[in-house]
Amino acid sequence: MASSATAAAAAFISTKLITQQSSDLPPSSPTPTNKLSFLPTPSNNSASFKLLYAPYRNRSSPPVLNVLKTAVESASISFSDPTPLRDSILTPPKPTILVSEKLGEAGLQLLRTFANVDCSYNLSPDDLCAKISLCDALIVRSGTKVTRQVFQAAQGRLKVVGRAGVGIDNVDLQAATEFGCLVVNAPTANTIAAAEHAIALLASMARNVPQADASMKAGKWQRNKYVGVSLVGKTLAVMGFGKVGSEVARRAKGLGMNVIAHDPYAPADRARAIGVDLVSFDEAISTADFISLHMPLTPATSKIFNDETFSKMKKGARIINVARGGVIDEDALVRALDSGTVAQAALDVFTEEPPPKDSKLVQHENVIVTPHLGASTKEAQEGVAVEIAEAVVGALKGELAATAVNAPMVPAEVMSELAPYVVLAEKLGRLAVQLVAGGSGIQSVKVVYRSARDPDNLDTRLLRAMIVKGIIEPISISFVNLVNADFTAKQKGLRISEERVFVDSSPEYPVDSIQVQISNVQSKFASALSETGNISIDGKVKYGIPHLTGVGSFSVDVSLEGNLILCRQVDQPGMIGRVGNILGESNVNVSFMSVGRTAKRIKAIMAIGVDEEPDKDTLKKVGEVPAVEEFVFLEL
Ligand SMILES: NC(=O)C1=CN([C@@H]2O[C@H](COP(=O)(O)OP(=O)(O)OC[C@H]3O[C@@H](n4cnc5c(N)ncnc54)[C@H](O)[C@@H]3O)[C@@H](O)[C@H]2O)C=CC1
Ligand SMILES: O=C(O)C(=O)COP(=O)(O)O
Repeated sequence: MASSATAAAAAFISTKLITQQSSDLPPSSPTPTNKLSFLPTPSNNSASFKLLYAPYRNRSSPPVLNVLKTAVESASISFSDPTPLRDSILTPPKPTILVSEKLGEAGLQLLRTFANVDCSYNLSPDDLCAKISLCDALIVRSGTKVTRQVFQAAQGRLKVVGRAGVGIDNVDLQAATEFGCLVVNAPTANTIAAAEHAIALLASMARNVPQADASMKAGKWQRNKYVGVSLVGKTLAVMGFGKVGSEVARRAKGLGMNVIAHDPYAPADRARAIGVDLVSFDEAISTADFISLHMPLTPATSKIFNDETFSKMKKGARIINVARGGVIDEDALVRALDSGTVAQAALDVFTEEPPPKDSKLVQHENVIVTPHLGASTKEAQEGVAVEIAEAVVGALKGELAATAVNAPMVPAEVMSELAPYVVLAEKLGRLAVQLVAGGSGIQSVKVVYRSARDPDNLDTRLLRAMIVKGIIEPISISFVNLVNADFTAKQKGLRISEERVFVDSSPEYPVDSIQVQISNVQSKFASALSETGNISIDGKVKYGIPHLTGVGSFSVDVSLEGNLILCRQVDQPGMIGRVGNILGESNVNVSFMSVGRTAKRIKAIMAIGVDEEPDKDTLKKVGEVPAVEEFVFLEL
């Protein structure tokens, strides 16, 4: 094989390996691109590579070693034609998705078109922690506990947790947010299945179906023992009038029941529309013959059904729970069943799943049970699988998830409109922080959005997150995204305030300009300080491209691409040429140049966009031009 082709392929492989390093290494690792190098050694029919990894030699962290191992293994690829190699190199490496519980086939197929899918069911907590640092996404149902330890073990690689269902009480949301990991769920596809299961339990409990079935299978014929109660005309209290609760209510109405509901957050008109009255908690539980639970498990609903609440129930009430076991104090329920306060209970969910074999509750003769089957219909499982697969793939592609649980949901149309402003926001944050003199702690950042839009029509959460990203990432090892931006800012003691100023421009554009101010700090470029003493920079989007339009009290106009040199000088002719020449002599390409001044022939600043990073000597020469009073090089 021609050695030039070998060399080309070698270069491709190097690029690929380096790219892989970037995504595989934990965020605290040194930037791999400048720490690892690959020496191509062309030979006849194969390319071999010598891996130089001196900076890692003494590091024993398993992910780093794994990465090096993968790199070494894949570096000895044989090839005869570099073209397929080039194609594979241009395609980014496939992400890995771990599916830790049974998921519908349609969802798995969808995942496989985009990622390597590892279906490993029944992992122990330790096994899950061991695997997770090699995964970009994790898909679970209710049986996997996604704890803080799991996020810690992921070492920054896990980007999204998908819950193939509704309840996310098995995921530590706070930890997910702190680690910048998005959590998405599949909130709609199993609603009907859960509602149908609640109705199935309601009817079977009222007519003792499971007990009668077991008795017949034991050879008995006990017609008098299993006399039931009728549903028609009885009052059903639906506790939690959300998706499942309202479907249960609708079905119970069809059975001729009188339905009331309690839900502190549900709109009364939605309930009235299906003939249901929303009532207080106490009224619901004290008047109902049947009480069906459909609220989420939260700190506020944990054990909300306890000795006190059971004592307020109508004597002989019957309870159905298809929500979460933890909303009931199970010991208190056993007491209420023993005393007859509660006549029967039909339970699909338990505090501990599976419950202990000798559980008094499960064994109680007036209790019927199913092993968390609410969502287990073929239809619901295919539905949640596709719903979660789409959400996880979308999230891995960087799209904002419509079912995000721990991040603001930004509709697609808002997202596409804000896209260029998102880039502007991050770049302004990056520039502003680089203007801070070393040693000054940043505490207070103010963002001013000038816009012709009504404040209600301008969602700034995404822009704020990107400014925080721009400010924090250059000065720390933190990885900031929409999920953890507010948390990270708070943790670093950064106060971000926002102000919206109406400007008489076109409301067609969401934002006219963005200003980032950092107060109470010294600046390494004094001209970046505004009259109030804050570092202040302004930017706009022009023709879809972010521009820097203001530095301190100077107006400039330079597109924010490449890097930037800011120079303050005495306003006099010939300055652009002189600085331009110095850069040109060092082969630094100037992409943009703009001069802003306070007063004619007094003081001006020059903003120079450069494609390359000038070396120290070149920057020194810029600083030595007699009229230059100060300058700073800023990386975008
Ligand atoms: N057993 C199973 O297999 C399944 C269980 N579920 C569980 O059912 C529950 C409901 O699911 P969805 O209806 O889809 O959720 P949802 O979010 O649509 O409805 C929950 C409702 O509970 C209300 N709520 C919150 N706090 C409350 C309180 N203190 N008192 C009364 N209501 C309160 C909310 O306002 C909301 O309207 C969840 O816990 C979910 O995990 C859902 C599907 C299947
Ligand atoms: O969606 C829910 O909240 C459920 O409880 C269903 O749980 P599962 O996915 O069947 O483990």
